[in-house]
Amino acid sequence: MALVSMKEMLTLAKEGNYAVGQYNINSLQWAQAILQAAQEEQGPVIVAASDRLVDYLGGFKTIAAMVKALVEEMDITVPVALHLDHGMNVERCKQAIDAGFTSVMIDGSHYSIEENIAMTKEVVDYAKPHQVSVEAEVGTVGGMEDGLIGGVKYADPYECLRLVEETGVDALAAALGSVHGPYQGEPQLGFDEMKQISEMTGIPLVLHGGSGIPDYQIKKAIELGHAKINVNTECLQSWAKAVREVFINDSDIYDNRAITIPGKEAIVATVKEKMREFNTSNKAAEKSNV
Ligand SMILES: O=C(O)C[C@@H](O)[C@H](O)C(=O)COP(=O)(O)O
Ligand SMILES: [Zn+2]
Repeated sequence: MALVSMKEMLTLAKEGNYAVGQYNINSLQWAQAILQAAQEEQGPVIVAASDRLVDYLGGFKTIAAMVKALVEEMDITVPVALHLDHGMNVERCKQAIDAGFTSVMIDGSHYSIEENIAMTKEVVDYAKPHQVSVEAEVGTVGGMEDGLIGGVKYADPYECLRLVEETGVDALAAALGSVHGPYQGEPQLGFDEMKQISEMTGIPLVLHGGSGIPDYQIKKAIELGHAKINVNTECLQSWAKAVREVFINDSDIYDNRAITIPGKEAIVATVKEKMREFNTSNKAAEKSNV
């Protein structure tokens, strides 16, 4: 199946009260593991490359060619979107689109709302004729973002509404207390603001920092309009745990394949677990009426 944008999958998820997971790739193996998990669970999936890792992963064209080829070689039949995560500027988003990404996030959250809207609008205007979906961000997710460590800044509901109305984005990451990386204590998500922003904008919301959030909070976030949940840290942690065990069990091991395959299997298991938690399993065949 050809790569698709996130638009239809997020519309269906919002209507059906579930969320599609975005899983970040950190190497070829991540892409293989995420696609395998999605196919086995029969759920739609968003495979993402974080802009901060694009050069490390070989550049936009390499990533797009790799994911497209894997979808074909692995006989993947579930809907797959290839998404640029935390796109740093308009030019990077255009490069991703030109290379074959089917979805981009323009992260203008560190700029004024006027600049954020202007950047987002420019990306939407470029993306729409290519049938590429666009995600934007308002407020600040805590922890590591765009390579910088920062605190949480709650999204302002009226700024969210302005951005959605003035740009025509497909999905909105409204930062409401979530954090990239491991949480210190129980996450404190702003559910009242979430309800308000979801009702005011009507757009599918995106939860960044989706690792380590208790199940009851995930369910509530989905009920309150989240149709996309981003997960990276939990996959990294399960990969690292599996690979660490390999070294502990055999300190003389040197074969790359033997070392890394347990890591890949751990990612498959984590993604499948998340798909069940987000209720994405067995949703691959759903079609929108619009
Ligand atoms: O690490 C990245 O660059 C990607 C993340 O920012 C991703 O967008 C995300 O929100 C995942 O959060 P995590 O599960 O807390 O790593
Ligand atoms: Zn993020």
